[in-house]
Amino acid sequence: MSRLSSSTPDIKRAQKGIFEIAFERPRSLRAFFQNFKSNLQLTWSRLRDAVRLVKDLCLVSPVAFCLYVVAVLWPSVLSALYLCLAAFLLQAGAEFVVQSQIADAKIETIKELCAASLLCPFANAFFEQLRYQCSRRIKHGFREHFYPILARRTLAFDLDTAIAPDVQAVLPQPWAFEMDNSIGWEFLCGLTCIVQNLVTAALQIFVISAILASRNLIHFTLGILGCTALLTTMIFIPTNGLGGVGYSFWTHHPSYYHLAALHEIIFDTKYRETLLKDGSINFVLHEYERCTRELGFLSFDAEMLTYGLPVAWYWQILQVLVETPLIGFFLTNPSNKGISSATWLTTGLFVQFATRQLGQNVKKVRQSQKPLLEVLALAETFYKFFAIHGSFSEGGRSYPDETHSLPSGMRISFRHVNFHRSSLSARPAVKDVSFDIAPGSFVLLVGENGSGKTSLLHLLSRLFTSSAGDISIDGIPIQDFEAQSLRESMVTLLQSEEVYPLSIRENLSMSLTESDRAQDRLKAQSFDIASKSGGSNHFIENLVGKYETVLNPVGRFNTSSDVFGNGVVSPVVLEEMYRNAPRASSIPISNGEKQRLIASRAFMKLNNHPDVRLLVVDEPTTSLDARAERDIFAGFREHSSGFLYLSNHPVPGQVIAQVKAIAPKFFELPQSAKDELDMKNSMHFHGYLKVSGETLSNDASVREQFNFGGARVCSWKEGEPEYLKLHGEALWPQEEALPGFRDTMLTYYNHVEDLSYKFTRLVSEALGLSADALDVFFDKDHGNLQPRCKILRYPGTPDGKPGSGIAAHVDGSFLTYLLQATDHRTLEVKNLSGEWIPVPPKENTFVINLGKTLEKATRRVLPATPHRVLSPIGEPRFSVAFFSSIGHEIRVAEHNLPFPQEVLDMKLARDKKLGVDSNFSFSERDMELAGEVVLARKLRSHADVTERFYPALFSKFYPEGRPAKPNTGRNLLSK
Ligand SMILES: Nc1ncnc2c1ncn2[C@@H]1O[C@H](COP(=O)(O)OP(=O)(O)OP(=O)(O)O)[C@@H](O)[C@H]1O
Ligand SMILES: O=C(O)CCC(=O)C(=O)O
Ligand SMILES: [Fe+2]
Repeated sequence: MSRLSSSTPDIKRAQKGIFEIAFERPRSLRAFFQNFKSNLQLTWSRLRDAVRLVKDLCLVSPVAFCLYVVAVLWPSVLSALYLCLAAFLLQAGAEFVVQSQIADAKIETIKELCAASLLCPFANAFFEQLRYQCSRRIKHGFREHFYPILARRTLAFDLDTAIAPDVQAVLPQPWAFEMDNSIGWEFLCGLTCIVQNLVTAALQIFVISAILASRNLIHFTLGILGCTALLTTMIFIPTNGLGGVGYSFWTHHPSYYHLAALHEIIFDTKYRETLLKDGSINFVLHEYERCTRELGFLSFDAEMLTYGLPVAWYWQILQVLVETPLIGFFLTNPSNKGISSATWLTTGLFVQFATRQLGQNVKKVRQSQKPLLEVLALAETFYKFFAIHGSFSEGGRSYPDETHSLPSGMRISFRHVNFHRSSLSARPAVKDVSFDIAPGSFVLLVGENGSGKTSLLHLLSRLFTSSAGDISIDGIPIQDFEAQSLRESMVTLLQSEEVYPLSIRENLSMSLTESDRAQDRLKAQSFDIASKSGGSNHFIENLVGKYETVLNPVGRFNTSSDVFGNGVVSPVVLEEMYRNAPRASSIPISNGEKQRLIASRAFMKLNNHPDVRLLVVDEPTTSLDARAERDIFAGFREHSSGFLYLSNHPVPGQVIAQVKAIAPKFFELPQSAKDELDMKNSMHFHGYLKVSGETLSNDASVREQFNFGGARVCSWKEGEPEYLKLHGEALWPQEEALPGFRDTMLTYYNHVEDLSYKFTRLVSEALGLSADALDVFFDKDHGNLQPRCKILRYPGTPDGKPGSGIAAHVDGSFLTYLLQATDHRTLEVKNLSGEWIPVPPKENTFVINLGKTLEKATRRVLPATPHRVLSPIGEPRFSVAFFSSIGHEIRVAEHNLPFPQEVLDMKLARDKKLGVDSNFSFSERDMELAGEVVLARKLRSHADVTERFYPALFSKFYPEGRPAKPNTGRNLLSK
């Protein structure tokens, strides 16, 4: 006893085919009965779902189901008939031995029985075929009916729900695609197997009992009791977990692999995030249903029946055929005469034979892989799945909202958003986050690893739901929208993105809607364009199958190995299987190639889905080489409006804070102090300009400004070109009047100037050029440049009506780095579709505008960004603008940058879309030295400066003398 209750389990090992299996046996009688009792209770509680599943399976194909039952029961009936035959033959044998003859009638019967048993193999073959065909019909019907429902339901869960452990436990597993492993089918097989064995046993018991009863009542009673006891124990006996193979098959049907892949995509959680957020769901569901239908009635290329068929009873015919002559020989032994002893003998032999038959059946029940309880549990699990309800709530509003949404993009607002990823982590992934994103803006999220950037994007695409706070889109709470329609309007590139085990063509196009995919333009060309933009074109071109190449294909044999029945797949069979149906080999794909494909997929949607209103990019280039990264960003750039926010730059936040604090103070100086610094006193066009000091031809600009530059020495000498006078020291207020002002502004200027050179290199790379390609526009040490900076003050309008701070214009600069020093939201830029988009200020972030000089330098690959400022209501607005420029000795038209073809193609495509003439022609001015051009513009703008410092040029620029009004000559293109 003590040995039994020791903690060492009673392990038995067995060699089955190529596997060695260990299993545990029940340890004590008490445990056995306890087990028995709880098993009974469990069985009862699981019966309801089992009945329901049987009903459902039956309804799927009623005729096939009934025939299936008949076919399954045939072996049971036959085995009972066979027992009758054995008994009859034995008795006839005994009669012959005793009376040396058999009655004629009996001989006739024996003849008929022999003839009938000759037909048995045919009947068996027939019923086996019937069972098999019916099972295929039921499987097919079941697959068609339930799998799309399962798929639909599975994909309806948000990630929150789908990753909950209790939900995970009942979600269909990807491997359940093989029909013999699918929950519903597994249940039916298990149940059939058990029922078949039970019916066989019951019939056998009945026949044995009936035969014995016809001879002796005591035998009958004993027989009934014994058999019933045998039967009862064998149902609930814990099984040893050893089982075997019914049969195995494989198929080469192409749809089968396709369906298997789709199945994997739906039920393997690793694809879930990508699937949900990019709208591929519709494609997958649609294809899944189409394929299930198309695959229809599977015709297997080959089928292999291995030994140990689920119903192995007819193997025993052979045994009996051998045994019967032996029995006859035994009975003809001359020492055994006398009818009664012969009867006893035949009865004894029959009992021996019958119990062996019964025993074998019991063994089969015991050896079934799944005992009744487990089989019933399958049904329970099946319906549990249908009862899952996610915590996900979505509204019925479809995006875009007719009255609130703008074509330029989503307006996103986060207010005190908190998000706890899991109860396990104490720290929230997102904590009290508030921000706004204006429609049409380009935003970089910058933060430390783990600070919650990705989590924010997850919330935005409704993969998760925030724990607290409000997220709204276009002023409407995000949860009021239908998640799917919201996601369709977004292109999100997350770090965790997956490629699907489908063809590259499908991978690229599946996030499009059906109508997008139906477009004519979605032919070869759009795939080429997208793959080029994402940088995957070279990789795809090198593949033999090109776009039809299947990535990491899912290959499966549909095997029913080790499920039910007895026996195992022999190694020979396995070898044969693999030889005939080699698994499609996967193409090796590097992380970088994967990311390029993912980026190409995003471009596919950007280019072909008409209404993308949000593009979210979460470090899409982590595994990419520099070239690919540059290509991809260049591509995204095409979809932006030409200006961008730059944050996480090297200009220290502290310097920016000091500038914001001190810059407005300049305008608080007494007017007399400011007038002393008036620009008319500066040969270099530095200094102060008062409100309305500049007038535009079409609109008034209402702002005060202070212009300055870096500490440059004027090296101009008599006889040298006049533009050299542009260089030179700025006018600064007295240090005592505004302590620290000059130093602060110069420090800032130097930082931004530094940044401008670094950023220019990035721009160069983004254009597909080498980092130093734009250097041809600058002299080596940048000594011949004169970047300019200005502090701007826009007075608030007292009457509360927004006037115009500065009318629509493009900057003449190369690039403008704009710091918005107050919270006003009055700066607007025009995007490529001609809409004015507000560019609200952001902490430590520059707004970058592309200037006219850059436009010329790139021959309008990068067009200048039109922008304007509305006058603020109330408090004055301050900003600091830094204009980078090119070397004074450069002639902009002289340089033709070697753009890669992709970039030129993109420009062409854009021009075509906007209906712009793609030919770029330079003006005469562009052939001149940049210094001359800049100077001419300045002279034209400032008559007073011209008159005083450039007298030789005055008559050329002002043939009619000084204009009456101060004219700063601002026009749309000047800076
Ligand atoms: N699936 C997850 N389950 C639980 N916690 C998570 C999960 N994903 C992220 N977190 C946690 O949430 C926090 C925010 O992670 P998130 O991925 O949003 O940050 P991130 O700013 O995007 O980081 P990175 O720069 O590394 O991409 C981290 O503390 C992280 O550990
Ligand atoms: O003040 C601003 O925000 C913009 C200024 C501007 O566009 C300019 O001066 O060219
Ligand atoms: Fe400007």
